[in-house]
Amino acid sequence: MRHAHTVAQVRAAEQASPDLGPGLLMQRAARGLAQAVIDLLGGAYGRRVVLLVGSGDNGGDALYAGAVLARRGALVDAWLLGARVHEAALTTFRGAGGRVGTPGPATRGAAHDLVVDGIVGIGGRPGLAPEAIAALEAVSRDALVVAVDVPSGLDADTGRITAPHVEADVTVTFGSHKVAHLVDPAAAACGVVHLVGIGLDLPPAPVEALQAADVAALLPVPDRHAHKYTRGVVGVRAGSSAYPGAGQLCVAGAASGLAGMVRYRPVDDDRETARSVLAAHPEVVTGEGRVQAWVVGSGGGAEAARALGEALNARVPVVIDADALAAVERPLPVPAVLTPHAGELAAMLGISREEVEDDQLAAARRAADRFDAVVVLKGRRTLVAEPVGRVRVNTTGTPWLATAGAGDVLAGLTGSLVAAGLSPFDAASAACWLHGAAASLASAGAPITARAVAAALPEAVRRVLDAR
Ligand SMILES: NC(=O)C1=CN([C@@H]2O[C@H](COP(=O)(O)OP(=O)(O)OC[C@H]3O[C@@H](n4cnc5c(N)ncnc54)[C@H](O)[C@@H]3O)[C@@H](O)[C@H]2O)[C@@H](O)CC1
Ligand SMILES: [K+]
Repeated sequence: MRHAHTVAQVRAAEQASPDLGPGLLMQRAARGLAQAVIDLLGGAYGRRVVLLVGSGDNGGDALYAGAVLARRGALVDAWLLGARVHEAALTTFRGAGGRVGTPGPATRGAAHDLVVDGIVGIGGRPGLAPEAIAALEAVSRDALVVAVDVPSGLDADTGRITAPHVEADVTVTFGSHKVAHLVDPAAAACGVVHLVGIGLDLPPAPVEALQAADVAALLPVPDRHAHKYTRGVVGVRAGSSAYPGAGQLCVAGAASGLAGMVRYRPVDDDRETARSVLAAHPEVVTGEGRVQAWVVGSGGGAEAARALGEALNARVPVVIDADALAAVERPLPVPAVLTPHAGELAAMLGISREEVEDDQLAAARRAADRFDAVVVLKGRRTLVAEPVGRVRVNTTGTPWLATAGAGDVLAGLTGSLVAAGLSPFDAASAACWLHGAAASLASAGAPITARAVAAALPEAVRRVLDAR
């Protein structure tokens, strides 16, 4: 599991580790930072590095790392941007042969290969001071940007972007991830995030991201005595005469093999739709019967509302997608997973799409609380929020997954995992992970269809289980 802690939690953990002491923590942080820079540049000797140094400990980390790089033969400039500077770090930096200068060309000619953003870290307010903006403009556009702890200017705790900030290629963070490293839009400004362990003892994290091993541990694997009913039956109520494809794709996600059986009924009970889904998925059953979870999705207005009402009568958990979301106005009588994209969530909360996109974490949490349901806010970094609880961020996938019908596959897959016995929160977050992994497998850098994503799900499952 990848954990993201708040700034207050990190500060408290630092206070609670007096035996480590701030000096030792900073040494560990700086060594990890220097090593990440060396890895990125393929060495230190002769490389040109510039440090943008603010007034706090973030600047101190940059200077100590700069000293390590200078001792290894890098040509390191430090531009001091704050009214103060970490004096001990500056002395060490100078002693190692680092040069202190002002924004401009690199020491001894050629442009800098890499810039270290040590302007502000977790002590920073959002935004950049004019001198920081000027310094960033003075650095060569070709230089790699490595942010220390968080790209300066971002709010570490929310994932929001409210002011000018650094765009990093790599962010080297310490002790734990911060919320901004995982949650968009801030996460997109962090580049690749590299975590350096410094020995902090941290409490449970409010935001986390499943890793392959976590998904493997969650997945239902049939035992010797399994039969189709013990593995769970998922009911799908999606697709209609107007949108028969939605039924096919939702069933394709549900029939990936993680539940024992799929029951299917079109949202509007259209016979032709049922026939087309059966033709594409002969393993599906259309008769009445018990299910352990319902998925209710695409299929036009009032029909979707009625289908949802019928699904709720079954008193089993529901996964609610697409058109059926508009019928959700208050907490539901059964455990539920709601799977809106930003526009659908905006309509549910009565706010604008921009408000949802600007503060995705707050919007997902608010909806989870208001509807007392697990909310899956779909996007580049899909969020899965449980009511008054944790949030999981999905980190798998490819931009090619932004394709029509992909949401239908995800809803079906989520339903199959709920039917198999996972909690709604685990089912939704594992489904998002597998859906993204299947998309990457199917795509391999090329365009994909939603059908291809569904077809790649068994292979994504196999790879996860192989690794456990
Ligand atoms: N807390 C921890 O456990 C550790 C923290 N370390 C480092 O310490 C950093 C935090 O250090 P600090 O608490 O000194 O805080 P920062 O270095 O993040 O920044 C605080 C300073 O910047 C100024 N400032 C705030 N917002 C600004 C803005 N937008 N523009 C310009 N200046 C601004 C403040 O007045 C203050 O002087 C971490 O991000 C990390 O890099 C590491 O050394 C290792 C351990
Ligand atoms: K920084």
